[in-house]
Amino acid sequence: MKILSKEQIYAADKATEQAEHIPSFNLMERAGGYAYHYLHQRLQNQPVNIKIFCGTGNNGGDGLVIARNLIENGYSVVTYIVNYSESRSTDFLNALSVLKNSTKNWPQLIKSENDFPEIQPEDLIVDCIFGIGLNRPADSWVQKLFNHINESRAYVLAIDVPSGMAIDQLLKDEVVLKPTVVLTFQTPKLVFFLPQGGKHINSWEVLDIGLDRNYLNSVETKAQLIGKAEAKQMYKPRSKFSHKGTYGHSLIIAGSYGKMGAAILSGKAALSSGSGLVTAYTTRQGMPIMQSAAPEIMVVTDRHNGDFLEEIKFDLQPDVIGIGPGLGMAKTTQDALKNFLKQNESQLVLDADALNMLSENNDLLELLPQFSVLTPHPKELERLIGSWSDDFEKLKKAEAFSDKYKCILVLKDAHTIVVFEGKYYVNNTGNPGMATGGSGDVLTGIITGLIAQQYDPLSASIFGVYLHGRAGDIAINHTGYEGLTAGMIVEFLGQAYLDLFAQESEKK
Ligand SMILES: NC(=O)C1=CN([C@@H]2O[C@H](COP(=O)(O)OP(=O)(O)OC[C@H]3O[C@@H](n4cnc5c(N)ncnc54)[C@H](O)[C@@H]3O)[C@@H](O)[C@H]2O)[C@@H](O)CC1
Ligand SMILES: Nc1ncnc2c1ncn2[C@@H]1O[C@H](COP(=O)(O)OP(=O)(O)O)[C@@H](O)[C@H]1O
Ligand SMILES: [K+]
Repeated sequence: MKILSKEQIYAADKATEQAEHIPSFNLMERAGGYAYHYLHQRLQNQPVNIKIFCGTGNNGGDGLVIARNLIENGYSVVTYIVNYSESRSTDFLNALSVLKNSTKNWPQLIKSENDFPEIQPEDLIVDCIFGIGLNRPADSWVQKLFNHINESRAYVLAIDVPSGMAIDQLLKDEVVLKPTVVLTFQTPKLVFFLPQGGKHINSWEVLDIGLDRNYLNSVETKAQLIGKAEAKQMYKPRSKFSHKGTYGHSLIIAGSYGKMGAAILSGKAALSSGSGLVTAYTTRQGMPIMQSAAPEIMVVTDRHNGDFLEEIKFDLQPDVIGIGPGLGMAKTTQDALKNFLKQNESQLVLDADALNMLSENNDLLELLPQFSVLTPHPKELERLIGSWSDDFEKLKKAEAFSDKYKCILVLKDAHTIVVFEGKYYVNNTGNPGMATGGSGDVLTGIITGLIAQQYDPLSASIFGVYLHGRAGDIAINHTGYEGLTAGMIVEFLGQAYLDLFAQESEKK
């Protein structure tokens, strides 16, 4: 699903008005009308007290349209206008005059703290104070209103975006009116998926307000949300007359004394993602451990006998190499990595300590083959690209890094974002149960295994992140968040594949 920027949303409005020859107020009527229907379908005329807080821009105008519809249909509504500014948008004024002409239930003005109404926990709050137009922090009395509503514990439906949250920047000392649900117009907003904005959002839904299809189909967005529909299109079906050689050979270079689990998890994940063959390259001591934990995985070891890898040399021609999990940061391993990178020609997926070693020896970055996949978690990313002032700057810096080294950056987080050639692929699977040791090692194995099967590195990264999260989502139905372990993500990978096509087969 495309994620439009603020400028693109305003352009989509304009395109719709032109294509349909309608004034902008019609679009507000439509958006507010659909939002009313959304509420009405759920409320079914229940006698709940609805308090609608409107700003003085178009988000406020939407609120006035929602209020009028609710009042006309017999709901108990109090409408407030939060007077954060003396200026009013034209369509806000249009919506106000239609409301005033059609009902005697007129809005009340809130000009300061003295005007704050009492809010009961059983009230339903509709937040239409600020939408995508917010471009600086709200006045402190308005922020106090946000907190006043937050403290009430009432159900809050935010229209378009939660008030107080800018969609293209992190505002200083941001105070956000915390929504129970965000009903967002036409396109989810990128900020919902970034840690600093997303932490305020439990749940969001897109409301299709019928913006111009031609515009929506043709606009190229920087970001897109990856869900089942997108993942399904990437899937490569298997052919009947295939054999293990058809699905590639993955080499996993991982593990050290006390960290052999990382090699096992990555190797098993590569296998379960479908790689035809998997070999692990690890320390000598790791041989019996690997062989008993995963008989399907072949093992090649360092000829030395230390706790950490001292040499990375093998007589194999893998299609792809996943390197890093559990390697440790020993000087000998750093030298081994350097020597390995100097002569390596295989496609690479780099994670964990391999990334940390690259951060400590920046010149090694120049040795990476084009389209290498790097999968840092936030700390590893910071070591690679330096710190950032907010999530938007983090993305810009990641983009510059990816451009410079022609690599694919997989920014692991609650919503992992794959960054490549100026585009952001935002994952929409996964859950907090996956915040458990080893789940990153599993992701490395999955992406490696997909590249072995001839997924191009970008598709392997996007699809792999999707499958990893989906396997975790299916697994928690059996384990709960706390009970989920990284190994179970591997066990449920097959289910994640099946789930891609589950709906079609159920319909049959
Ligand atoms: N395509 C769509 O998504 C549509 C969007 N509409 C609504 O229009 C909204 C955007 O409306 P606006 O552009 O009027 O913006 P908002 O209603 O979000 O904000 C109101 C205005 O306040 C000013 N402002 C910004 N920060 C401020 C601050 N801290 N203190 C005081 N004033 C501040 C800005 O000039 C801004 O235009 C959307 O969020 C949505 O609710 C609909 O009405 C129609 C279609
Ligand atoms: N709260 C969360 N929601 C969704 N996914 C998560 C969450 N926490 C962690 N993950 C996922 O789990 C993985 C953790 O990776 P990482 O931190 O490298 O773990 P490890 O080093 O233990 O293997 C990443 O893919 C990340 O996206
Ligand atoms: K809002």
